[in-house]
Amino acid sequence: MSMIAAFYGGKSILITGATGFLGKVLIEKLCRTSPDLKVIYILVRPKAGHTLQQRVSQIINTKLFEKVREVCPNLHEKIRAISADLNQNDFAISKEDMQELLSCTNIIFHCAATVRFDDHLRHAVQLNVTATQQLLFMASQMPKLEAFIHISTAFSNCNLKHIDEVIYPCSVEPKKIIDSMEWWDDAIVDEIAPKLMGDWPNTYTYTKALGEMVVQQESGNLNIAIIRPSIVGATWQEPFPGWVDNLNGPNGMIVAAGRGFLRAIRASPLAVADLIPVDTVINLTLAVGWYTAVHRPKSTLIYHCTSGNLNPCNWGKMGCQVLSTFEKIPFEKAFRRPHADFTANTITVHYWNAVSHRAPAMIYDIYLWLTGRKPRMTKLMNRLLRTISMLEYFINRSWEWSTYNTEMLMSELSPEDQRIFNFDVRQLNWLEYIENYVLGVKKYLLKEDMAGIPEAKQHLRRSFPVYYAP
Ligand SMILES: CCCCCCCCCCCCCCCCCCCCCCCCCCCC(=O)SCCNC(=O)CCNC(=O)[C@H](O)C(C)(C)COP(=O)(O)OP(=O)(O)OC[C@H]1O[C@@H](n2cnc3c(N)ncnc32)[C@H](O)[C@@H]1OP(=O)(O)O
Ligand SMILES: NC(=O)C1=CN([C@@H]2O[C@H](COP(=O)(O)OP(=O)(O)OC[C@H]3O[C@@H](n4cnc5c(N)ncnc54)[C@H](OP(=O)(O)O)[C@@H]3O)[C@@H](O)[C@H]2O)C=CC1
Repeated sequence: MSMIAAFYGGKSILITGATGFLGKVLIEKLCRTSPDLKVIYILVRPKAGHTLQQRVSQIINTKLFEKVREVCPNLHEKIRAISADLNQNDFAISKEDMQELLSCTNIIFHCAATVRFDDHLRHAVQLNVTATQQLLFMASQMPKLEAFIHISTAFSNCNLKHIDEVIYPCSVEPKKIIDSMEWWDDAIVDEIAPKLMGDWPNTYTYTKALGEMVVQQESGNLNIAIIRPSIVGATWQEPFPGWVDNLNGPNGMIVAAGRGFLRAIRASPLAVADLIPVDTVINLTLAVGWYTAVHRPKSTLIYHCTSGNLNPCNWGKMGCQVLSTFEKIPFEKAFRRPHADFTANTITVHYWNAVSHRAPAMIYDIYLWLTGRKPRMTKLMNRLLRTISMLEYFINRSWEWSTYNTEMLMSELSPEDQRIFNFDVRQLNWLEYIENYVLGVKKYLLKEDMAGIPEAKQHLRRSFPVYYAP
């Protein structure tokens, strides 16, 4: 009998960010392994043209939930969507809903965040810091609460090279920043942002660091744990390999390389590519929820969910495997033959951007214009280059994350829990994982049919003149 699965039985669980990448995998695994849980409250912000129920249905009627629909036929009844906007006071939750959440919640998983690197500091502070503070305040009023699990990122301290499972302070207190945001106008925020952020590369990582400080400062008597995943990728094993549904992180790069847009990138082939599958993150999260509630550690424990120190792989090896997978399973409508090189210095990057990225896009746009169609490639290319410029920081450096707490937790699990809630990345075969990842991008993100592979291969052969172009 799985102790973790049994623990969640009969529980009322509150999840923020449930409609996001991690949130969906979390709900799926919870309902599949603990179908007797009482209810999952999900805080969902209303979206124009969609009722809350429609948003829930859109999620649970997907392929990701295929298995769980069998195990838990009354899935709809288990998930209770609560209208909430984490940018508003009291999250704009109705009085009745708030009362129910406060009196019933046993476990909180706080996943919601803005993960955009370039978000305005005011918005990033609001969601990643102030909303975390408000949620902790709510949690402090929940008599039945057993554990509060906060999802942060391994890059919250990316200004350091070696990172331990501790909270590092930021130079300015988060409370001061929260207060200041109320009276600073946007012009002042823009001016002061670089000074506040210091050596953090973007507002995302900086505000996630502030969020951790808030968790530490407002923890009171709560049982809290923080999980820090690195770069979260497609599923490794569960519910099936390769599932992914957004363009964040490596996903957009795989699409851009597979369609032949991305031809060169400033990246260090030997830098550690600290990727972690999303199902591994969720397995650790559920194990941490159980451990925090049952063992009630005296202080807030931080768990690194990273791969680099247990099973390292570098960007060079991953890039090669991505490219060789394209040979077997090409993407449809490729602009050019997939091929990408790593370049090391800024001058060669400018050269390749001009020759390999901008020039072909302009030529293609002229061709579109001459044939009476709307030019679009230059715009797309500029967007891609902007995205790459934001990712470059993370693919030209290596970090070392210690994983004492994560390894300790692994040793606390029964053999059955180690199997059902497996977060041991030493067992991961990178080449197999990357192949499934690329296949998953094709199937689940681009929604391409596998039956179209011969046609995709022929398309590449037909575009022979641009096959070997730079
Ligand atoms: C398996 C790995 C190997 C990968 C290799 C692939 C290539 C093989 C070739 C070999 C050579 C290369 C090898 C190395 C390259 C590897 C790259 C991997 C990089 C990984 C770095 C990750 C860093 C992680 C750090 C921390 C992790 C976290 O904690 S959080 C998660 C990370 N967060 C993000 O990733 C968010 C990043 N996104 C943003 O910040 C913004 O979206 C943006 C600034 C990039 C763009 O903002 P903008 O306002 O311009 O656009 P937006 O409104 O967001 O979208 C407009 C339209 O554009 C589409 N879009 C968005 N992003 C992408 C994208 N990446 N690619 C393509 N298209 C994108 C979006 O859908 C919108 O479309 P429409 O709706 O149709 O308008
Ligand atoms: N993906 C990754 O590579 C990594 C992620 N993480 C962390 O994991 C967590 C989850 O990330 P991920 O799933 O990728 O992110 P997503 O962007 O996929 O999901 C973000 C979630 O937050 C919700 N949200 C955003 N703004 C609000 C708001 N104002 N009110 C209510 N809900 C809101 C979104 O809702 P909506 O659907 O309405 O937009 C969505 O459900 C984050 O804390 C992130 O920092 C850490 C390391 C890596």
